[in-house]
Amino acid sequence: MSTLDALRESGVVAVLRGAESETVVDTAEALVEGGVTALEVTADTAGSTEMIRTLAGELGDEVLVGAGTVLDAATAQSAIAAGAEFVVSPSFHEDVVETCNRYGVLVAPGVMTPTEAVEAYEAGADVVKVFPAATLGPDHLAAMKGPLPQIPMLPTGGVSPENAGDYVEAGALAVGAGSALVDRDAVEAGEFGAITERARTFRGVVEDAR
Ligand SMILES: O=C(O)C(=O)C[C@H](O)[C@H](O)COP(=O)(O)O
Repeated sequence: MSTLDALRESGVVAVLRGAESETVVDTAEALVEGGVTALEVTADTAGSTEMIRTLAGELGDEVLVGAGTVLDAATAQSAIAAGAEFVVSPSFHEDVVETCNRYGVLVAPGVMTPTEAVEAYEAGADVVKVFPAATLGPDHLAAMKGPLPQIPMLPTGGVSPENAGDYVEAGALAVGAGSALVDRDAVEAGEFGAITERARTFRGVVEDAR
C-alpha cells in the first residue's frame, strides 16, 4: 500500500508532541488498538529521532511512523534515516520538500491559502497540511477543494471528534489530531486505555463521514 493510501486508511494522523521514550511505544500501541495506524512524532521534542527509530523498528508493520514540525532539510533527513515514512511541517519549506522527494518519502507541508497549496504541490508536496485547521474551518477546506480536487488535504490544529467529520465531509484525505487524541495527562498517568478510547471515537467519526 502506498503511504498516501495508508494515511487515508488510518483516517486520523496522531500528532505526538512532547512524547517520551518511556511511554511512546505504549502510546503507539494504544492508538493502533483504537484503529489509528498513522502517527507523527514532532521534531521539537528531545529524542524525537530515536523515538522514530524505536517505533519504526518495533511497530513498523502495524503503524505508519512519521515526523512532525519539520522545519529544515537536516531534520527531515535525520527523521528519514531513522525510519520516518512521512514528514509533516506547519509551514512550507522548499528544502524539506526537496529532501523528502529525494528519498521518496511522503511530505505534507503546512498551507492556509489556495496559492500556498498550489505552490507547495507544484514544488513536490504529496499532501498539504491545512493548518491551523480550526482557524479556517471545514468550509474553508471545502472551498479550497472545489478548484483543487487533485491536492490531498490533511487539516490539522484544533481538530476534535466534534468537528473531524465535518473536515472529512469537506474532502479531507484524513485529519491530524494532537491534544484531543493523545492526551498528555492520560499518557503520564499510564492510562493507555483512555488513548485507545479516544482513537476509537475519532475513527468512528471519520468512518461515519465517509
Ligand atoms: O507543527 C506541527 O507540525 C503540528 O503538527 C502542529 C500541531 O501540533 C498540530 O496541529 C496538533 O494540534 P492540536 O491537535 O490542536 O493539538
